[in-house]
Parts: sequence; C-alpha cells; structure tokens
Amino acid sequence: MVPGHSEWKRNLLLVGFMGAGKTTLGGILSKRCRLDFVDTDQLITEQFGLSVADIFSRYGENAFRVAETELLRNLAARCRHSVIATGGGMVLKDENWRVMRQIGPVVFLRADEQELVERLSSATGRPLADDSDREAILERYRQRLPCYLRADLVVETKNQAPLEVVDAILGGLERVNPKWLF
Ligand SMILES: Nc1ncnc2c1ncn2[C@@H]1O[C@H](COP(=O)(O)OP(=O)(O)O)[C@@H](O)[C@H]1O
Ligand SMILES: O=C(O)C1=C[C@@H](OP(=O)(O)O)[C@@H](O)[C@H](O)C1
Ligand SMILES: [Mg+2]
Repeated sequence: MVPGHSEWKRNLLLVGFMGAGKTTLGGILSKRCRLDFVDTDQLITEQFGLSVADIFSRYGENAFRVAETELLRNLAARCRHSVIATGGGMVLKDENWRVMRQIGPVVFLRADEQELVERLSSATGRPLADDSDREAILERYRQRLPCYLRADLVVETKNQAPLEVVDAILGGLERVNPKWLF
C-alpha cells in the first residue's frame, strides 16, 4: 500500500479541472470495471434539491464547499467498489485530501488547456466558469494545478478519446501499485 493510504477498498477517485472529463470517464470506467459510480456534484445537488449554480447563488460557494467535505467524509465511511468523480474544486482543501486518501487512489485527469476552454465555453451550469473569459479560466486552472498534482497518478487526456483515457487510467494504476487492480 502506498504510504498515506489505508486498506484497499476497490475505490478510485477522479480529480481535475472543470471539463476534464471526470463525470464522463467515471461513468465509463465504472461500467467497464463493474464498479458503482458516484459523482459528488450529483449527490450534492440531490441533497439540496438545487442545481450547482443555484446552490452557489442562493447559499454561496462556501456552503457548497462545506457540503463537499461532509459528503467526502460520508463516502469514506461507507464507500466500497466505487469510482468517485469529484467536482473540480474538491482538491482545494487539505482536509479533503486527508479523506480522499482514506477512500482510495486519486487520479488526476490532466486536460489540454485549449480543450478545457473549448469545452467550458460550450457548456453551462458551472458557476465558476460560466461568466469567465478564456484567460480567467486558465488563470484559475494554473493556480489549482499544484493541488491536482498531489494525485497518486496523472493521466494525460489530450487528444485521447474517452475509451483511451480509461485504458490509460487502468494501466497507470497498475503500474503505480499492482494491488490496485479492478
Ligand atoms: N476525452 C474526451 N474526449 C472528448 N470529449 C470529452 C472527453 N472527456 C470529456 N469530454 C467532454 O467534455 C465535457 C465535459 O466533461 P465532464 O465529464 O462533464 O467533465 P468534468 O466532470 O471533469 O467537469 C463533456 O461534454 C464530455 O463529453
Ligand atoms: O471546479 C470547481 O470549483 C467546480 C467544479 C464543478 O464540477 P466539475 O469539475 O465536474 O465541472 C462543480 O463542482 C462546481 O461548479 C465547482
Ligand atoms: Mg463533473
């Protein structure tokens, strides 16, 4: 077991910037490996009965961040055999990292800056990206990069189709720790 990780629970977590593909690839990976799929944004929106954008506008970003940490703690207590797609800001708190390490290996989906900007400009529902211009998005991404790089494995997604990324995640995990077989 890699230092800092507790017992192997057959979970893995995906982290990365908005638009990197955590939700999309997490769904594909979970089916491929016959694991459950958890998306933290989805559980939080169900809990509030509101979209992420509405949670931000009604209660503020901090309320969303508190809900993220609380949810992560719940997942640490009960989650087994699951792929967990996190929201892009989950990596911002040290406390979240402490809990993620209890849940399982953390995989950073590193996306190309241009691809991120294109994906985010053609989508809505992300309050931290919706009104931002290209430079503001990239500035946020670059500021967060050291947080994402705390992951156990970095998977490059540039020019990779979703199925290729899934293969890269599985191959990479096995290389880092052969016990992490799904
Ligand atoms: N490897 C990829 N190749 C092509 N499109 C992708 C890839 N990964 C994600 N996408 C697309 O990018 C958009 C954002 O993906 P999403 O899974 O919601 O990202 P995240 O959960 O990291 O914010 C979706 O439209 C998705 O289909
Ligand atoms: O990066 C962020 O701070 C956020 C990312 C979003 O999730 P995705 O990364 O799945 O878009 C969502 O949690 C919220 O809008 C905040
Ligand atoms: Mg997502």
